[in-house]
Amino acid sequence: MRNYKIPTLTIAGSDSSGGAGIQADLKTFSAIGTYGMSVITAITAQNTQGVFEVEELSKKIIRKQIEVVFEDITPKAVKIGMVSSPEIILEIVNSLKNYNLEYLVVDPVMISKSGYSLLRPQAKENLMKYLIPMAYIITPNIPEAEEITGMKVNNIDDMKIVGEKILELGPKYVLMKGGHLDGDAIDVLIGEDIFEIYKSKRIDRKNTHGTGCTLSSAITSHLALGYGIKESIKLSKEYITQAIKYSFDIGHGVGPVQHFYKFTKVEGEI
Ligand SMILES: Nc1ncnc2c1ncn2[C@@H]1O[C@H](COP(=O)(O)OP(=O)(O)O)[C@@H](O)[C@H]1O
Ligand SMILES: Cc1ncc(COP(=O)(O)OP(=O)(O)O)c(N)n1
Repeated sequence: MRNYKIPTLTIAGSDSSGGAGIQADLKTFSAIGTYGMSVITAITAQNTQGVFEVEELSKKIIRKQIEVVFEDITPKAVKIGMVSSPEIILEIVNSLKNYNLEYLVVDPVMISKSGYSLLRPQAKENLMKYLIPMAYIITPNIPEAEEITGMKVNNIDDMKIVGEKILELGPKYVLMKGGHLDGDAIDVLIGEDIFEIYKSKRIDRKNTHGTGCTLSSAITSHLALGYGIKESIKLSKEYITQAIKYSFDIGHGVGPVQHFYKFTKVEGEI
């Protein structure tokens, strides 16, 4: 059930082309049916063909955005995407510690599909030491999981082993995204007492800009709406699969996925 009175927050970078980052997150929140808010960490000059420039925002304005949002509208769930520097990560971690946050979804964004590095190499340590341990769930793709653990992932067995390694850093759950492997698109959810496989047919589309951002925002929305972890991943996997299926050509490169949801009742409807 959609409920636009349930607030969700994304802390991430802006994608000027609207396909990934803050823009994808807000579109997802809206389509699934929560009230979306944003804290911008960096501005990227980006389109469907690549990322051309990045300007990080100051720690001061990042901290202030978090502070005034939480003072006024407490989010039910928060998603973190692009957080490019060690200082920005620390600022966010310290700011969030002031609040009693139930659901923190961390998408450890590292490199865009076009190959641009969105995480400075020196930021990896703070990501692993401070941010990942705070997460309710972390959603690495295969290259990110390999970077975090230094281990190779070639199949589902490896996804389980590497996911368990990431779990040791302290998050409650790890969702290993398998979009970068060959064959079916298989994601694996790992927790202390959970191992679940979510499988969909690989869709042969070139327009997959923003898939990772969209999936993590969908999980954030579903958790905020009150679904349990397994159901939130199941519904979010359905959402991203549909979004890729209906992705479209716009621009000259890798186009965006499409944001819409099967009709569900809205809370408060008469
Ligand atoms: N071609 C595809 N067909 C169907 N699902 C896909 C496809 N590519 C990615 N996915 C799914 O999209 C989500 C994002 O996956 P992935 O591509 O691994 O992450 P990222 O966008 O962060 O690189 C996952 O649920 C994955 O299984
Ligand atoms: C501002 C910004 N944040 C994150 C990403 C990466 O997004 P992702 O969903 O992983 O999509 P692709 O880069 O793989 O298309 C981004 N590009 N920009």
